[in-house]
Amino acid sequence: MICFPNAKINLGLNIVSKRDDGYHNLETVFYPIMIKDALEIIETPNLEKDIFVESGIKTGTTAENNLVMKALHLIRSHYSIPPVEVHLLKQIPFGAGIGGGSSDAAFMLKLINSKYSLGASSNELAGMASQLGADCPFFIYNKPMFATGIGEKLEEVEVSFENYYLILVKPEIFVSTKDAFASIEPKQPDMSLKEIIKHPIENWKNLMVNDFEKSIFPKYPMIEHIKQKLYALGAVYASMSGSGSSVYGIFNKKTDLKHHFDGCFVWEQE
Ligand SMILES: C[C@](O)(CO)[C@H](O)COP(=O)(O)OP(=O)(O)OC[C@H]1O[C@@H](n2ccc(N)nc2=O)[C@H](O)[C@@H]1O
Ligand SMILES: Nc1ncnc2c1ncn2[C@@H]1O[C@H](COP(=O)(O)OP(=O)(O)OP(=O)(O)O)[C@@H](O)[C@H]1O
Repeated sequence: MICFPNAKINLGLNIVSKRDDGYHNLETVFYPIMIKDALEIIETPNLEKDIFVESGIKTGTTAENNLVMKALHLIRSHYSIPPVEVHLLKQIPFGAGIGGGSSDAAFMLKLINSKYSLGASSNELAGMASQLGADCPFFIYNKPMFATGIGEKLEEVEVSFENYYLILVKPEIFVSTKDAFASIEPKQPDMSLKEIIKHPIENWKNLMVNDFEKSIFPKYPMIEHIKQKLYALGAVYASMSGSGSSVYGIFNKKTDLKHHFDGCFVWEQE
């Protein structure tokens, strides 16, 4: 049985307060984008323990610390699941702020739930996902969501880029999410993202921010350069996603932009 975990971008990201457990309360809108990994589980008779095989982009993870295996162990602590062979084809760049690892983990929970007809509800799966990472519960639902708390309180929102064109650019820079949060001074936003998102995309430039940009841009000027270039090329809105290093641009019409970003991973909406 196979599935195709996809990535996300953050439309705005306000880091509101620091919590006693070290995590941060935030406000963001998660939006699914179709850069995909492939995740397969194969049931092999007489297997004594799980097998994990990774191909594609090298993450340097092992059968012990890859999030898909952590997801497998977690769901197995609730249900009886036999040893399986897991194949993960990595195509979503990591350290990119687009939630690749979190998506793989959430999709593993959904895959096991279907394959073994466990009947767990989306809410139950999201509860398990929240133990694997702050971004994980969103990928259980995988539709545009306004998120609060550490990212686990989710509310569906209406937002679509149907008549627009989206491009994502990731330079050869890997940002650690933990380090990115460490250099943030949390603050209450002037206007809630839930309100901002209702404005026309043309107004977002003046209203919507990603709080990580202020600390990440001085450290990695290349990321800010990509954002400025997207605006120079005519983007209606451009922003870093999550804690970086990816930057996305939203355009009015499809234009050939790839050649402007040599040396970067570039994904364009079909
Ligand atoms: C930056 C975002 O991608 C925005 O969508 C997420 O907030 C990050 O979510 P994630 O990668 O799933 O994060 P986790 O793997 O749970 O946490 C990695 C580290 O980031 C910090 N962290 C994460 C999420 C959050 N709301 N507050 C935090 O302070 C913590 O130090 C944590 O140890
Ligand atoms: N299945 C996985 N795919 C990618 N990275 C993984 C996976 N499992 C564990 N990791 C580890 O997690 C780290 C970052 O993963 P991830 O792709 O979630 O980061 P990200 O793109 O910055 O996303 P996020 O927005 O969730 O922070 C990698 O350096 C890797 O060591």
